Amino acid sequence: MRTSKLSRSSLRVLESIVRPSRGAPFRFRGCQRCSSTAVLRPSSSAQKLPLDRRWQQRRGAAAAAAAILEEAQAEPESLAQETIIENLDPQEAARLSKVRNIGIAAHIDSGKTTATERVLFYTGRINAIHEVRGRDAVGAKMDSMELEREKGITIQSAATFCDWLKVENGKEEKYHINLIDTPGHIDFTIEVERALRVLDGAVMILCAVSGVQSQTTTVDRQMKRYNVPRITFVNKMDRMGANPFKAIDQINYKLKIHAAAVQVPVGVEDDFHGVVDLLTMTTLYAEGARGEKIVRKSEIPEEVRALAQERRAKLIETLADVDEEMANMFLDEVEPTDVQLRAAIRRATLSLKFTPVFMGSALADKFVQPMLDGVCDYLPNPSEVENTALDRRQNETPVKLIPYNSLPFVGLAFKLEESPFGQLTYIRVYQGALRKGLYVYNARTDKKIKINRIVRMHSNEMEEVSSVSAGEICAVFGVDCASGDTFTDGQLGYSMTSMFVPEPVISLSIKPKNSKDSANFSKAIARFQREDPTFRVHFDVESEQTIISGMGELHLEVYVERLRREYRVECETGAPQVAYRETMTEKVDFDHLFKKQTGGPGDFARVMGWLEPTGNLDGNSFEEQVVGGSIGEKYLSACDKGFHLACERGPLIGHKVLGLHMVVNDGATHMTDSSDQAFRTATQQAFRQAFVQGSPAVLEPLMKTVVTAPIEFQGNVVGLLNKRNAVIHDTEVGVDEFTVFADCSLGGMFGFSGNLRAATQGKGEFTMEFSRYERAPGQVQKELVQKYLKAQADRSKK
Ligand SMILES: Nc1nc2c(ncn2[C@@H]2O[C@H](COP(=O)(O)OP(=O)(O)OP(=O)(O)O)[C@@H](O)[C@H]2O)c(=O)[nH]1
Repeated sequence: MRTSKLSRSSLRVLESIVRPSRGAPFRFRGCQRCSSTAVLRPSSSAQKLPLDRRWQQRRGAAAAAAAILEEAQAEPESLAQETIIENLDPQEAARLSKVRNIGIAAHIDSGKTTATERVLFYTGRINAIHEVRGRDAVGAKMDSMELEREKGITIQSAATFCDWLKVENGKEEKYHINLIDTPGHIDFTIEVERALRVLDGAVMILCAVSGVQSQTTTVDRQMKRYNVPRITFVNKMDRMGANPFKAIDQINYKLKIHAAAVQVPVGVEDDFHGVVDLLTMTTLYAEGARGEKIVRKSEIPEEVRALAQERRAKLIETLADVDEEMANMFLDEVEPTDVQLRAAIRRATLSLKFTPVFMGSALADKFVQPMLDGVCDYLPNPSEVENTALDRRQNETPVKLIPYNSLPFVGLAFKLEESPFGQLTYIRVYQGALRKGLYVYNARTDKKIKINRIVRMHSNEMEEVSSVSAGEICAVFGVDCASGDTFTDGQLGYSMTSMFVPEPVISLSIKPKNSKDSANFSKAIARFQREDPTFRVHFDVESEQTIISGMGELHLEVYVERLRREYRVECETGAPQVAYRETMTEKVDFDHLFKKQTGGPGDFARVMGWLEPTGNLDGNSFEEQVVGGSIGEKYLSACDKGFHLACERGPLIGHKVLGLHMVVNDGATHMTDSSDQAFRTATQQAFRQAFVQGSPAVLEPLMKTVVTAPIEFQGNVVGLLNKRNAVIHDTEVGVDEFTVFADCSLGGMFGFSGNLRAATQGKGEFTMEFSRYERAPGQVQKELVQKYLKAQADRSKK
């Protein structure tokens, strides 16, 4: 029975129906996350009844509930194409059932790249294992960029594919896996965002010592945003202090998704050498030089037998909370078989209510293969994921996309990359096959493009193919488009929604050191902008500088470094720029005469009125209250323009002015010498004079800042924030990490990432987003004014 359409109120109704008037022998337990699954549990009063009467009552209640639940879930027949998937062509069904499109996402340094390297080795895609950080002078396959190998971090997501031979009923079944390894740093979050937009499932990796960390929460949010089912791999089981069960508890309470172990470890830390498979209650050992051979033994070592029993019971109980069939078996006290358990885990994982937890150590070559089996067993194939497009020819009606090769082609370009052979566009094929020579249409621009070259990516290498089936991922050459564009074969007017793009938070000025590099500089900047929607560039007319903006200091640092390495352009970067604002705090009356009458055509304009603060920082406003026609209509609109022009560049430090209201209520006009220009100038001059008399103030942007670090660094981090005049609002102390929530001025936070790294041995992280403008402290204002006056004096000397 599907229960996805049930609301909380339906559950309440059902509860009242099955609850007899004299007491409450049974109660409904709704799923905590989605309120969708009804599980009958004996209430405490019912538990006192003899067992057979309790089951009788339960069956009666459940039957009543089942009838109503079924009625509540009756759904109207949906989209026309749905019938196709119901009568799935057996050949297509067989093909699709063996395809998995998955991503690996996790907090920084959890071991995503190390685990992916093992996946590639065990599936025969690579012949040798190389470690991240280029320790062996080669570096991990998926960190192909020189900078990635040097820094030991993933900057760009990398796609690859492999075939995994999984033993099913004593027979080897071949699964085709398209895999994307994503970066962990928040600065490169767009890479995770676009990968999850097009993937069907994910492996969430946690460190066995650190458990759920700040960036795990971010990727969890992203997986939820795109409804991506996930399995979990607790990595680094060889490390001192490894505790997979603590990590599982954290998934349950921090990420609010039901999680339970499907394995328990044999041996801990250095001695970690096996896992008990809780479904079959057998033990797995890794043999061979790189742990390539998994040996299954029916015997469970004595020292973990009790733990295995306990955790198997926990697995069943957790599944009973999210899966109806398992709930019934649980209440009937029927022990499920491994086949029934596998099916229940699959149902619960696909319905996004549960994540099965595997464990191992990628670096020690231990138990990555069972996790790969888990990808095949529990993550969806392309026909099990609902993907929709909007039909622009039918009033944007949503239509389901069916991953059939025989249907018209629909694909989404999710990533662009410059390669030595031209622009490479990564495409997820949602419907229809993509063939070489096919003409496709860009739904946004309506441009027709011929597909000349299709490749399958293997990190930075590629394999040319003549076609790619529906439901798969590939890359094409020579397609002019933007990230997020939909392609169709022209028969359909479909377009798909793009991914979420976060706003940049930090900017800095940049220019090439040598003017001869300008052309390369522009080329590189244009490319980076095309590839990365979170990297923005604009020319600031006030400072006459090129400003680049991004998700964090590391993000921008990486682009400056790439300019140097890939384009040989050395750049000068300014201190990161703060967008200050100016305002005044007191009302000032003005009466200003602008007069130049020295023979010939002159200038004459007199404006009177007042300038006052509005009390909010939404913008500026102009009002005329002239009676008696001392200034004509035409000149009043010149005054309005003059006021807004003056607000563009404040008198104090040359930044924009906010929160002012100007009223012009009188003045004088000369028969021949008055003009629009004269009134514009008079208003600008009146503004500048009034502004400096009205207790002007500099405003600075305040950033909502969240810092997370291991508890032992709490003192250091708080000290660091205090030094930067942060206002701390709240602190959350977890099991081994703490989080501080503070407001900080943007100017005060520059260079913070370096200081934080030093103060926390590289273990602290922070995120920052704009909150509001606030008056800058007196000293900051004084320094800014002095700097501005000096720059003006220097300019006038030139
Ligand atoms: N002890 C131990 N260390 C590991 C294990 N897996 C990875 N590491 C180490 O952890 C560090 C980070 O590994 P990566 O694979 O780069 O982690 P990542 O999650 O891909 O990193 P980012 O992409 O930069 O977020 C490296 O020094 C690895 O050698 C493991 O199972 N045990």
